[in-house]
Formats: sequence, structure tokens, C-alpha cells
Amino acid sequence: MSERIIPIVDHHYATSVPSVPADTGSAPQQPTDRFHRPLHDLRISVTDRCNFRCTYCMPKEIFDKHYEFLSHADLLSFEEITRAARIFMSLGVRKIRLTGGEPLLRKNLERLVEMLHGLRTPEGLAPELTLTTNGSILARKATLLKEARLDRVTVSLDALDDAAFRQMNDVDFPVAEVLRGIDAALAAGLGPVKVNMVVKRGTNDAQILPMAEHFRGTGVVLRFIEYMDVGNTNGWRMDEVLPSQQVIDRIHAVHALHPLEPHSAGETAQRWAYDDGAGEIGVISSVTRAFCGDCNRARLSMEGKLYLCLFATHGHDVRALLRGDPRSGLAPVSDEQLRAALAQVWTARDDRYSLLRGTAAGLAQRAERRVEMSYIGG
Ligand SMILES: Nc1nc2c(ncn2[C@@H]2O[C@H](COP(=O)(O)OP(=O)(O)OP(=O)(O)O)[C@@H](O)[C@H]2O)c(=O)[nH]1
Ligand SMILES: C[S@@+](CC[C@H](N)C(=O)[O-])C[C@H]1O[C@@H](n2cnc3c(N)ncnc32)[C@H](O)[C@@H]1O
Ligand code: SF4
Ligand code: SF4
Repeated sequence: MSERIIPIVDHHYATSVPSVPADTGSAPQQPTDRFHRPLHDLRISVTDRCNFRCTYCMPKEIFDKHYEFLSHADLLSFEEITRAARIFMSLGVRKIRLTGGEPLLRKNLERLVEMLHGLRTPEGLAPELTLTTNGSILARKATLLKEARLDRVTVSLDALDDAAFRQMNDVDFPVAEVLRGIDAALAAGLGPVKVNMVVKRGTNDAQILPMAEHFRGTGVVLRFIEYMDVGNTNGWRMDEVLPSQQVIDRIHAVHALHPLEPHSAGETAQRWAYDDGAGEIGVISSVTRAFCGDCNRARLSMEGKLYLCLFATHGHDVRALLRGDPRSGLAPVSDEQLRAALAQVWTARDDRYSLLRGTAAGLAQRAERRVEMSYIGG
């Protein structure tokens, strides 16, 4: 009888409970980390579940029927997420992105959107609220999300060719339904809509030009992401990364492009515009052109673990602060204590994995257990 080999892919990542400083009143308004990077984006993963099995993210052999996803009791409630987001906003966060797993699988997500929209920065502004989705049920949800005051959506789509797309999502999901979701988002006013395409050399790079031509002139901003070595399960290989420069070269050979200035420091994508005015595209080059220097993104998992890098090996247990932690005799903390603890965590941050990739320190980090993309949300 053959035994199933169980890989180490449960969600028990290394974590610790942040300490609460004695002087909680002295937390800075805008903490910066050890490389002087402020906090600006908060990316919240609301579920570890997904209805796709994209080969580069949730390979079927691992995320199969034996895989134990988190139970509902483990997840932060909408109230807990909103409270954490409010404290993060007092520390500089201005943009909040909901992600997952597939965020639209979280029941009543629009209710969370509504609650987050009700938050205010110290200047009295609502946060910029965005969502990354695989688009599979977006056609049903777009209007509800808009009514809840979501600002915009980003839809992941790796191919225009139906067979190629079904192969990438590995659950035989048709491309037409995702395109219908994108149309619904545009119709609902959830724009500018962005489309993210992960490029894997030899798998879907033949789709670069068809994708570019499909979205040219539509107002949708298509962005090409270099396939990344996130987590430990996707079998990442450098020879499957197609450098973004080659993506630009291939498109430029047919439709001339010129570079655009960044909108803001710390942006993930380098922007390019079509010379003929048919809009813009972007490339996200974490492997060949690391952008850690200005990285201002914090990530909160569905169970309330805070990660300071997409490639982190260690999380900070914010849920223990929110709920208290009977194991360590910790009582739930006040807002002021939570704020001081989070400021301290951010101040100590020195993450910069993409810059270290290939160095001894990067290789050592790569050898450790890192969070999976479907857990932390990209
Ligand atoms: N290495 C690395 N990759 C990132 C980081 N942030 C985002 N990405 C990658 O870039 C992809 C696109 O990011 P999005 O979720 O669209 O977020 P964004 O680019 O900040 O969004 P916009 O505000 O629309 O520009 C993600 O799916 C990740 O694959 C980061 O901090 N480091
Ligand atoms: C993890 S998904 C979560 C949100 C949603 N399920 C979706 O696919 O849009 C967020 C983004 O991460 C990207 N992604 C996942 N694994 C990746 C990898 N190994 N390298 C680069 N991007 C990846 C996906 O393509 C998607 O755009
Ligand atoms: S990339 Fe998104 S849609 Fe694909 S498996 Fe990962 S979480 Fe699901
Ligand atoms: S690798 Fe880590 S530090 Fe660098 S940009 Fe990505 S999330 Fe930020």
C-alpha cells in the first residue's frame, strides 16, 4: 500500500507575539523601518481558500483534498480586521488591499469593504480600498462591491487563450467568465481596472502579445509579473522566469512603447505607455529588478499574523494582541498598546528579500520555511 507523503504545508508558520512597550504613549505618528521606509500599504488576506489551483501558487498535488485549510474560528472577524486596519492607519497606512486565497470566497466581503471605507486617516480621509481577485465570481459581485465603496479592482488573468488559461488555473475554469468579470467591474465603475498576468517562460509567454493586444485601447492597465519564488511549494526555477525587459521588447517590436514616470515611491510596477496613445502597461520585476528600496507594504494574514515581506519566514501574532493569548496569560490589549506594539514591530523591520536573492543571506532565507502566496495574498 502506498503512503501519502505529507509535505510541510500546513499554516503553522513560525510566529511570535509582539511585545507591548512600557511607554505606549511615545509611539511615533509615522514610524519608519531600519531602512527609513514608512508604512503606506496594508494588504489583508481574508481567506486561505481558493477555487483555482494556479500551478505557480497552489499546486494541486499539495493543495488537495487532504490539505487542512483554516477553520472559521481561526479567521479574524470583520470587526477585528477593521480595528487592526484603524490602528495601522494611525501609523501611516493610506491604501488597503483585500486579497487571499480568493477574497470573494469570504462570505459578505462587501460588508468588510463598507466597514473599512468608514475608517478615516488623521487628515479625515477614507483609505484607498482595492481588491485583487481571480475574477471568477466578479461578475456577480461587482455592483455590490462598488455600492460598498470599493475604489477599484485588480483581476489576475494569465492567458487569453481558453485552453492555456484552463491549464494555468488547473481547475478547467473558462477565460470567458473572467472576461465577463472584468467587463462587470468596468461597468460598475471599479476602475481603473488592472489585470495582472504572471509570466512563466515556456508556459504562457506566448500569451504576452495576445493579452497586450486584447487590452490595448480599453483603459484596462495590463501588468506582467515575473514568476516569483514565494513559498516552498511551487517548484520555482530561475529558468522559468522571463525577465520583464524581454516582455517589453516583445511588445515594443510590434507596438512602440515609452517609459512613464512612477506615480509614487515604492510602486511595484514600472509603467510604460504605447506611443500611439492606446494606454499603458506595467511590469513587476521582483526577480530582475528588485524594488525593496522603497517597500512600504505590510501584510496581515486571515488569522491575524503580520508579515513584513512577501518572502517572510516569521510572522507577528497580532491576533494574540487583539484577542488575548491564554497560553501566555496575555489579556487583550488596548488600542494604544496595539498601536505601540505595531509601531515597534515596523521600526525593527529590515526585510529586503528580493535584493538579497542570490546572496548568502538570501539563500539562507530561501532554505527556511516561508509563507505561501495563497496564505499571504501576493
Ligand atoms: N516582491 C514583491 N512583489 C510584490 C510586492 N507587492 C506586490 N507584489 C507583486 O506584484 C503583484 C501585483 O501587486 P498588486 O496586488 O496589483 O498590488 P500593487 O501593484 O501595489 O497595486 P496598485 O496599487 O494597483 O499598483 C502581486 O501579486 C505580487 O505578485 C512586494 O512588496 N514585493
Ligand atoms: C495570491 S493571489 C490572491 C488573489 C486572487 N486569488 C488572485 O489570484 O488575484 C494574488 C496575486 O499573486 C500572484 N501570484 C501568485 N503566485 C505567484 C508567483 N509565484 N509569482 C508571481 N505572482 C504570483 C497571482 O497571479 C495574483 O495576481
Ligand atoms: S493566484 Fe489567486 S487564483 Fe490562483 S491559486 Fe493563487 S490564490 Fe488562487
Ligand atoms: S521582497 Fe519583501 S521587502 Fe522587497 S519589495 Fe517585496 S515585500 Fe517588499
